[in-house]
Amino acid sequence: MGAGDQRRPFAELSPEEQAARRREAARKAAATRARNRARQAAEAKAQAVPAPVEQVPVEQVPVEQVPVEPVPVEQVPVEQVPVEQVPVEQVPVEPEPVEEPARFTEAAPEPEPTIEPEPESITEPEPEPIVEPEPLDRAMPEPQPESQAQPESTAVGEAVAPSAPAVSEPILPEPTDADEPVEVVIVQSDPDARSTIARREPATDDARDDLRDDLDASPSRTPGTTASTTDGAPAVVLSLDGVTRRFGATVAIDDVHLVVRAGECHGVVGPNGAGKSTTLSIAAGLMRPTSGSVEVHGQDVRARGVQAQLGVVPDRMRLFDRLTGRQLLVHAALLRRVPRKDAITRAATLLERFELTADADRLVADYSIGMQQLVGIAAALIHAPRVVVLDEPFESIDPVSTDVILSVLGDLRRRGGAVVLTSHDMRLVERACDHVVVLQDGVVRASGSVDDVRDGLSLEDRFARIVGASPAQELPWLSPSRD
Ligand SMILES: Nc1ncnc2c1ncn2[C@@H]1O[C@H](COP(=O)(O)OP(=O)(O)OP(=O)(O)O)[C@@H](O)[C@H]1O
Repeated sequence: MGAGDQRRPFAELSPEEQAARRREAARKAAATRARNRARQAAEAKAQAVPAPVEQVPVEQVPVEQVPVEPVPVEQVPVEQVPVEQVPVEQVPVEPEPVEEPARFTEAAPEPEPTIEPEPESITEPEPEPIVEPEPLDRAMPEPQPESQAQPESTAVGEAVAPSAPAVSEPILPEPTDADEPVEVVIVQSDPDARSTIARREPATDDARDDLRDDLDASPSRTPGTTASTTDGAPAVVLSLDGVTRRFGATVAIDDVHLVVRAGECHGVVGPNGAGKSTTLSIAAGLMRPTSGSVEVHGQDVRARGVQAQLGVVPDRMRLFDRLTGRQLLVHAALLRRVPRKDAITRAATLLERFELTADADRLVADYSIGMQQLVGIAAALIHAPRVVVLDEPFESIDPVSTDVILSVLGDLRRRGGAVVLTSHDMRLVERACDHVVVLQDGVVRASGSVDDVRDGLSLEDRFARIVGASPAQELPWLSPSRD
């Protein structure tokens, strides 16, 4: 085809010429595609791209050449996993592996995850009672020596016993202190766990006597310490000297002094946010003060061995709720180095005294809130501590169980133990305590014997005057709509 043909419009060409024009165009297009393929192949070769995997015969690759180096454990960023994202089931409750399947665990089936309204949920077969010497030998972690007590960690744990493995979640947030003592593994209660009604049977006289004997035979008594000073006054068992705690710009407590002697009960009272829990957490060694000091029998509360002299029920207590009540108590006792046989006996007497015997072999997760509080208090007492620190011990407790708690604390005090507790119920403080500290905005507004502080009034009236209760403000909008 000549150049003149190229200039003529395609429509003016004869059919033969048009066919020739199409053949020529097709030839040129084929040549262009061939050039493109050649260029692409050259570029690919220049980049030296390895042969696709599927082209490599697998059997020709020696196994040892396959780069399968494991990632070193220390490179795994465990610390980046928020604790709250770790399912409870993955938390290793038992610090040491057992050689055979632990009946301890087997006998504690998982509670059903949701609330079961059916009546049979209350009468369903209870977990098999398993607290026997033999399974305990295998399943209970041996108590750790005091010398192995962990330095405090950011997870400020509920205190029942020392030297326990890492704790679940903090009761009192301690964002700045990275070494708070972790005293026991307490697994957060499942809010969906079923609660059932406690079956109450009166404690027997024998149970009361047994418990008194146990409180006398305390393993935490320090040899050589005396119950009274040379001038006849009871010995100081707990002292806070100029304790201040700040959280950033917030001064939670400011220059708090407290002296607790053997046999005394001190009630720490105050409005919400006054600093009661902060004071008790510091007194129990769960939280560092910003300044000031805390001593138990003349030793720093954080010194080696001192924690064993304390029994603590913290604010917002969390328990090993996958254990039965009996297991929980035995576990707490073993962690406090109570001999196993005594631990089992004491657990039984405490359960009876706290009227939990009928529920002793049920999971703590299935306990009502009040029952959990009771078993938590029992766990704090099982090693017969010299000082018991209880944050809101009567919260969620019915009047009958309140009497039981008061009675047990009375037994402890008569045998030289001391108690520090908080409560919003002034009448309970009057019943339980002989001394009281009134906190407001972190400052001690009044302290001394209950009689001195109330000064002829009821403690409730005196408290209201001290903290200056403001007149009730009207809320006119708070009325049901009548539209
Ligand atoms: N971890 C924390 N971080 C910041 N502020 C805190 C922390 N813990 C306590 N506070 C603050 O310290 C003050 C005292 O709190 P604390 O819990 O000791 O009071 P409380 O008397 O126990 O109150 P309540 O009766 O309501 O339990 C409050 O202002 C509180 O907001």
